[in-house]
Amino acid sequence: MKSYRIGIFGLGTVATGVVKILREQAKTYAKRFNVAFEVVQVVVRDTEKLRDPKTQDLPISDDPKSILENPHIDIVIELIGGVKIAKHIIEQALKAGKHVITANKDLIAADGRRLAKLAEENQVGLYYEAAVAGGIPILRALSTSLSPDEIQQINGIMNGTSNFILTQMRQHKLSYEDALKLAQDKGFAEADPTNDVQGIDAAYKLRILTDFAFGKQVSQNDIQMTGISTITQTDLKDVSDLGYEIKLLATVSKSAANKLQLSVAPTLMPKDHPLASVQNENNAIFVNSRYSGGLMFYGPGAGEYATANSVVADLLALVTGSAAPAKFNTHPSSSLALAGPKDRIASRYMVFKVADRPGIIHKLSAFFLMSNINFRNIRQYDPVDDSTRVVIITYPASDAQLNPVKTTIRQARGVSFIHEYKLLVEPKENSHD
Ligand SMILES: NC(=O)C1=CN([C@@H]2O[C@H](COP(=O)(O)OP(=O)(O)OC[C@H]3O[C@@H](n4cnc5c(N)ncnc54)[C@H](OP(=O)(O)O)[C@@H]3O)[C@@H](O)[C@H]2O)C=CC1
Ligand SMILES: N[C@@H](CC=O)C(=O)O
Ligand code: NA
Repeated sequence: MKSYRIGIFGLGTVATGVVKILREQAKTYAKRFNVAFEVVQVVVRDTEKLRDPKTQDLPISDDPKSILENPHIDIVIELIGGVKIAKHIIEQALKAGKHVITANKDLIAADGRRLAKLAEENQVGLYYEAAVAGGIPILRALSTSLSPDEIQQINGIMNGTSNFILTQMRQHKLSYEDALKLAQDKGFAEADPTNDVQGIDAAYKLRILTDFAFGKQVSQNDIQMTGISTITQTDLKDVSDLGYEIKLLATVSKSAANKLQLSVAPTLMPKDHPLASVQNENNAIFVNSRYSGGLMFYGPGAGEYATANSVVADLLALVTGSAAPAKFNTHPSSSLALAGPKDRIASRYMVFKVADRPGIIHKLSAFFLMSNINFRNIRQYDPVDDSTRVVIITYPASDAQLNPVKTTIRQARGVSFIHEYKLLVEPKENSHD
C-alpha cells in the first residue's frame, strides 16, 4: 500500500469536507486503490476557533512553514481562497516539489497557466477541478471527452450563491438580504459575497472555461458583467408572468465571424429551457459543440461535500494516475478577437418608470424607433404616486443600436430607465458538413 502525507491550508467549509471524506472512505480507498492518506498538518488563520468535532484532533498551526518546509509532506491542498497569500503558498509548494490541489478560481483564472507551467517545470501536479462549478467535473470533461470537438458556446449557471438567492426569493418570497444570509450560513458564499452577487466569481470561472474551451486567455474586463442585486420581487413576478425564468448566466460564444462574446448577467430564458429548472446552489453548464451537439453538466456548484468530492477526486487522480489533470492548453493564447457592441445582439427585458400622463408611451416608443428597435411585448402597470412601471421586451437588437436609445432616455423628462436584462440567445443549428 502506498501512503501519502498531506498538508492542508484552511479548515473552512471545503477543507472540513475533504478531511471528513478522507476519514469516512479510508478503508475503501485502501481496498480499491491501494492508497492511504494522512493529514499531517493543517494551517489556518485562527488556531483557537471552534472546529467541526470530526476535525478537532488534527495537528493545527498558523505557520505556513509547518507545511511548506516539511519535507515529509507530498501533497498540499490549498483551500483558503483569495489571490495574494494563496499564490505565494502554491508557488512555494510547487517549487518544493509538492503536488498541489486547489479550489481557488480567483487565482487559477488570473494565473492558472503560469502556475501550471511552474508545476510542469518542477515535475509535480497542479489540480483544480473544484475551482469551476464545485461538484461538477466540467474541466476534466472539457479536457478529455470534449477534446476532439470544436466548442461553439457555453452557457452556464456557475455561481451557487446567486442561484440560491434567486430561487429563495422566487419560491419562498425571501428578501434578497435574508436569502444571502442563508447562503452564507450554508457555506456557499465566498469570504466576500460581493464576488458572488456581482458576477465576479462566475466571471473567474468563465475565464477558466474560456481558456479550456477556446484556448483564449481573457481578463475580467473582457467580460460584460452585471450582478443580481438589482433584481426585485416585482421583476421576478413580471418575468414569470411573461413565461420566463431569470438566472445569473455566464456565457461565452464564438460567432461565425470568429469573435468571442463573453458576459455574466441576469438572463431571461423560457421556463421550459433545461437551465431554467436549475434551483438553489446547483449549477449547470450547457456546452454546444460542433460534433456532440448540446451537452448539459448539472449538479451542486457549492457546498461542503460536493466541492470536497472534486478535491478528493483530484487527489485520487493524482496518486493513482487514473486521470490526467484537467489542463490548460499550453500553446499560446488564441488570437480570437472579442465581440464589439455591434456583435452583441439579443432581445432585452427593459424596465422604465414613466410619468402617468397621456402620450408618454408614445414618447418612449419613439426613442426606440430612432434605432429601428421593435417591441415583442409591452406592459404598463397601474400608476403609483403619479408614475407607472413599464416593461418592454424588444426584438433582437445590438448594444450599438440600443446604447443611443438609453442615452436619449436618460436625458428625457418624464421617463427613467431602471434596468435591462438580456434574453438567452440560443446557438444556431449545428452544422458539421
Ligand atoms: N464553499 C464552497 O462551496 C466552495 C468554495 N470554493 C473555493 O474553495 C476555497 C475555500 O472556500 P471555503 O472552504 O468556502 O472557505 P472558508 O471561508 O469556509 O474557509 C477558509 C479557510 O481558510 C483559512 N484561511 C483564510 N486565510 C488564511 C490565511 N491567510 N492563512 C491560513 N489560513 C487561512 C480560514 O482559517 P480560519 O478558519 O482560522 O478563519 C478558513 O479555515 C476558496 O478558494 C473558494 O472559492 C470552491 C467551490 C465551492
Ligand atoms: N461561492 C461560490 C462557491 C463555489 O464556487 C458559489 O456560490 O458558487
Ligand atoms: Na468542477
